[in-house]
Amino acid sequence: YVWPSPQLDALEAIRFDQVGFNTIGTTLTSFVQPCNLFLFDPTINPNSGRSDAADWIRTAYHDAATHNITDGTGGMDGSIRLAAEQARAENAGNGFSNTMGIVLAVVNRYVSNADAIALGALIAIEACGGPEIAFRGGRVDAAVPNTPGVPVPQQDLDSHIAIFARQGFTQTEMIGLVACGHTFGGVQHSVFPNIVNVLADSTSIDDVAHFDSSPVSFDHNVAAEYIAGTTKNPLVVGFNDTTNSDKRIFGSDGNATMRSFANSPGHFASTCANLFARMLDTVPRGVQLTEVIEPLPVKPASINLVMNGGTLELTGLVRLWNTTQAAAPTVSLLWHDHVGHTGNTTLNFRSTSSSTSGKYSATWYGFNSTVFGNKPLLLDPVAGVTSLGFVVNGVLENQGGLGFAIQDAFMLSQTSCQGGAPLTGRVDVAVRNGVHPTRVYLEQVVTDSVQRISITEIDMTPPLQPIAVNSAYSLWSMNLTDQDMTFTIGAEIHGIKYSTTEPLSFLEFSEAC
Ligand code: HEM
Repeated sequence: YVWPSPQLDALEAIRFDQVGFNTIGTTLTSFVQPCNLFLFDPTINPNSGRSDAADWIRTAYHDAATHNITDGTGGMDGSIRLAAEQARAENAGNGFSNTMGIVLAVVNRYVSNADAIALGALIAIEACGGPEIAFRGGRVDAAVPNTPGVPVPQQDLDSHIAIFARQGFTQTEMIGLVACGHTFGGVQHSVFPNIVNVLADSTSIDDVAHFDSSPVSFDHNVAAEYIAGTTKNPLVVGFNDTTNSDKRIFGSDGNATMRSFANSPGHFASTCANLFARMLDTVPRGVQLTEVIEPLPVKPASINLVMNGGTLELTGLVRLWNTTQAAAPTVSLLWHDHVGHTGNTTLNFRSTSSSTSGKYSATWYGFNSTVFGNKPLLLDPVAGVTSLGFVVNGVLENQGGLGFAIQDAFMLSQTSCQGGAPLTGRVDVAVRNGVHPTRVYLEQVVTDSVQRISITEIDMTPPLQPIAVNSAYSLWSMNLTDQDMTFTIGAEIHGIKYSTTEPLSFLEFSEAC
């Protein structure tokens, strides 16, 4: 995709900035590393037998599993977050509320609860030895629970075949998807006492009977042990044959599929990559998912423009995918302006990040981010800035000639102030002369009673007379009284809405009103 795209940029960051620099607030990986981490164990005991990773994968399946391919209802729409859905017998256990308690952290105006659930499962799989999974975003959160329909162990084989068919999977795909899911985790005695006994196992204090001997890593052991006859999978060799659903499912084609997995870890991994991607993309009819999100080779991030009197201040970062600190490239920033000039400066290396269990690494360069103690890049407001380019080891990177577009039509002005008792504030927005936005407004994130996020736009009154901040920009202003309010600035220009990205609060304004 072409940068900037606020939604794709946000999803790409959660998907690919998994470990390291600039992942604060986006990283899910830290909750599944090490892979036996279980945040909700009161003792944070690595021998609980449970794991966040297994919970996240099961949660994604139980969200997807309500899908009905015929009428297009159900699927990955985040309905598993709703208490009424979690209370159903088919969703027994606290794994779903545990999962939501963590993955909610990445939900924002561009990332739905359902996208966060999908990302959690994907990151758990990738961080714990699994294959890379193609990721699309754009799932839409349901407001009400879906029709029930998650399979349970005591159902017979025909019922399971019919349930997976309703979800859009063939019998062979059912065998695959169950095996791919059940390479993680296991069955808890406390939730399923009719399947698992008390274990008295010091490595599984919560009495979780695991599906294979490596329950916190993605590998083909679930199949290899099943074919070798050494499996301890409680849904294969459980004491209660009625609930041995994996046995019935795995054996339903004479073990042909499971044998192919046992014989080839690579075949198992690639099959699972496809099936997991399809499971995560199981969405209600009418939901339009994005393209598969690939990492941008060169990605600006945290770009911020602020008007400081006679100077336009630019801060930001750029991430270079598939580069390492050891071979850190030389990077210059180019900026094009409204008067046909191109500025140029060398950027400083900041740090690194990685993803997919360290398979990919990236280096980050700062252009003068105030966040990291450097001075911003100071630009002439008359010239402004229209787009960026980067020269990486002598090669121009500008999205194939498009450049990285920057909007300098409006931005926060440092004349914004706070003061008085009770404390109030005033936000000043510098608007470029000649731009003539039809509206300038503050954007406030609103979360409804079922955790769906939307944006409320609070219009600013256009100034009666232009109030110049410098020769190129004039101010729009609004008084604020709510100290708790955080906002971004939006404007509608020629029918298109633009937003700033960095959230603001009047408490941060340094000028006194
Ligand atoms: C007929 C189909 C299936 C049945 C009957 C079934 C049943 C179960 C049961 C009873 C548990 C134990 C849950 C607990 O004790 O908390 C479980 C765990 C699990 N299931 Fe399934 N499952 C099925 C399909 C799937 C699929 C398709 C996936 C994912 C692709 C999946 C992923 C998981 C995971 C990761 C766990 C471990 C959870 C943990 O350890 O916290 N299952 N399953």
